Amino acid sequence: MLELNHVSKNFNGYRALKEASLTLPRGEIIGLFGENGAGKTTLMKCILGYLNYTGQITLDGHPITHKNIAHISFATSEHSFFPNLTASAHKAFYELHFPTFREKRFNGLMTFFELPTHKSIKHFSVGQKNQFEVILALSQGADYILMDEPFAGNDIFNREDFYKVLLGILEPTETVLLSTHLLEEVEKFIGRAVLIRKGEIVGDTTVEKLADSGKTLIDFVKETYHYKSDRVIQALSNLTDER
Ligand SMILES: Nc1ncnc2c1ncn2[C@@H]1O[C@H](COP(=O)(O)OP(=O)(O)OP(=O)(O)O)[C@@H](O)[C@H]1O
Repeated sequence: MLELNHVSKNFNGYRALKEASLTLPRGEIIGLFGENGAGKTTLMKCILGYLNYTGQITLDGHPITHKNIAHISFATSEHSFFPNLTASAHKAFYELHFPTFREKRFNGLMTFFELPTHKSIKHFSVGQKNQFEVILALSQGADYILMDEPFAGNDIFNREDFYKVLLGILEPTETVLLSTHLLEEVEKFIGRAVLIRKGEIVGDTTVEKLADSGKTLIDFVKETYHYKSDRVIQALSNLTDER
């Protein structure tokens, strides 16, 4: 169980995370949603210890240190690999450093995305680099896989097919925390939706509960965010005002 307890993060006085508390059990696929600048990346970077913060984050009751950090992996479009190395060299590096490395999964996903194994990653396209990030995060052998906008630059077929593959390969002990703006696409793949707004966790529900209440994920987000349906009309009226 990954637990965040009253986690706050300030950037030069700006509160990017405000007393965020969240429990992530094993075996869930959780969507993390929120507007631009809401704090999704910050929350993930606090979990990983890339940023300092106040509050507590624990994994199975223990603080996250070098002893247990390998249980968490991260796929980020900011990229975390060695650009000069090939995919094969990354595989060798991961095998050396992560005893839990999932070779079969790595090879299978490389084939699925049709990525070259002997080309420096720096020569991959943006979409291919993001695919490779996801492959590494899923192959590390982590229990908690954090994905931050993993498919920027990927076409719809790659995205949708990937989610189907993901559902098929995840083991009951693995948890995915997936941050994305593509709500409609992931709605059928996630089991739970967490909403963050201006650094605060403002919503947390299961897709099952949403279905029972006859709501879609978009309805839930709009309701929780108090979405102003007239903002487009307002903007157009301001922008087209001749004065
Ligand atoms: N290193 C930093 N220094 C100062 N402010 C930062 C830093 N990183 C993030 N912020 C600010 O913290 C807030 C949260 O940023 P964050 O990147 O977590 O948002 P996000 O929800 O991931 O947004 P997006 O969906 O646009 O990627 C934003 O206002 C951002 O400007």
